[in-house]
Amino acid sequence: MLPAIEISGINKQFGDLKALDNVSFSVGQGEFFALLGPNGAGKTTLISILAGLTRADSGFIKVMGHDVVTNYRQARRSIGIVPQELVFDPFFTVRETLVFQSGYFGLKNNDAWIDELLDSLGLANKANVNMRNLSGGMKRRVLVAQALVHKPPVIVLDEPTAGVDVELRQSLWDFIQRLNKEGHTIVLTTHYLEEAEELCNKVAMMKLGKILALDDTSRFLKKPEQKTVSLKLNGQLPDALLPKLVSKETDSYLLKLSSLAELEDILAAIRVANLKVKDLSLPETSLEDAFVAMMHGDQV
Ligand SMILES: Nc1ncnc2c1ncn2[C@@H]1O[C@H](COP(=O)(O)OP(=O)(O)OP(=O)(O)O)[C@@H](O)[C@H]1O
Repeated sequence: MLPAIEISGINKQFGDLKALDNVSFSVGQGEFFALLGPNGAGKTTLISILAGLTRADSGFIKVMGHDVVTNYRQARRSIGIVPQELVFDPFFTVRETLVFQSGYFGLKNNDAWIDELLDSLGLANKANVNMRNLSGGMKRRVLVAQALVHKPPVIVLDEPTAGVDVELRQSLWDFIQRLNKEGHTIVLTTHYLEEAEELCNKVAMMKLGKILALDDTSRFLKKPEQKTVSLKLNGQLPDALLPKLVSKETDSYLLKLSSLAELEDILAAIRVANLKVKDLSLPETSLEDAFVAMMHGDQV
């Protein structure tokens, strides 16, 4: 199957700064994909090239098979982008904003879908309010609706929940999850790693313009290098295991595991020391642990 987004050898330089350094990856159709990275990693620059708003120095991006430069119109029809910045025309009402955006895509009778968008995003009672009179959170909802007026198969959200309240966050994700279940591909950048862990099935981690890792979310959570084991013993931890000690609380010890197979060696060392294991658990790794390790250059 054609990838929803194909990114190949993208480079972008701003003066001396290499904002994107040979970035290549694909997003499969139907995926819920997280693009994670600290401030300045290059996420917004990449999205801006994807949207056809910025030109890459080299490389290409295709959306549903359409090159974003040479086949701009088809590519633009295939994607809906919710930008990070709140940009809108203050003189139009919410409904007018959405009707005009539909017109941009040549859609004349789009009222049923516009009503559904207004409903699903909690904007129904704001339909006739001027954009300038909306709160920041409400404006963000309109930006989401605006990106979706043409029912694009690929939806990109650049930090959509930055500074929005819990209620909007929940309703926004319910709606986006529904669209994903209906087959839309979703790409999300966020600094809320719990959000990415809960929603996304694929994660790419970026730093200084480079993709450092890309994998299934579940594989990031199961990387053996990130594992620890929590043990409760009926005595002091044997000296042989001290190098693995991460933290200690009375008779409970958290030990680092470089692989799951190492657990056997740890238990053997405890037997040799004539100690008993009173309790044992393998705490779950979070996406945040994997992200922090990756950004600090630890092996993931
Ligand atoms: N128009 C521009 N001119 C010069 N430098 C730029 C321009 N746009 C982006 N940059 C620089 O490129 C780098 C990548 O920025 P970008 O906004 O893509 O990062 P980001 O990952 O989206 O960060 P954030 O999480 O803060 O949104 C940064 O160092 C930024 O200062």
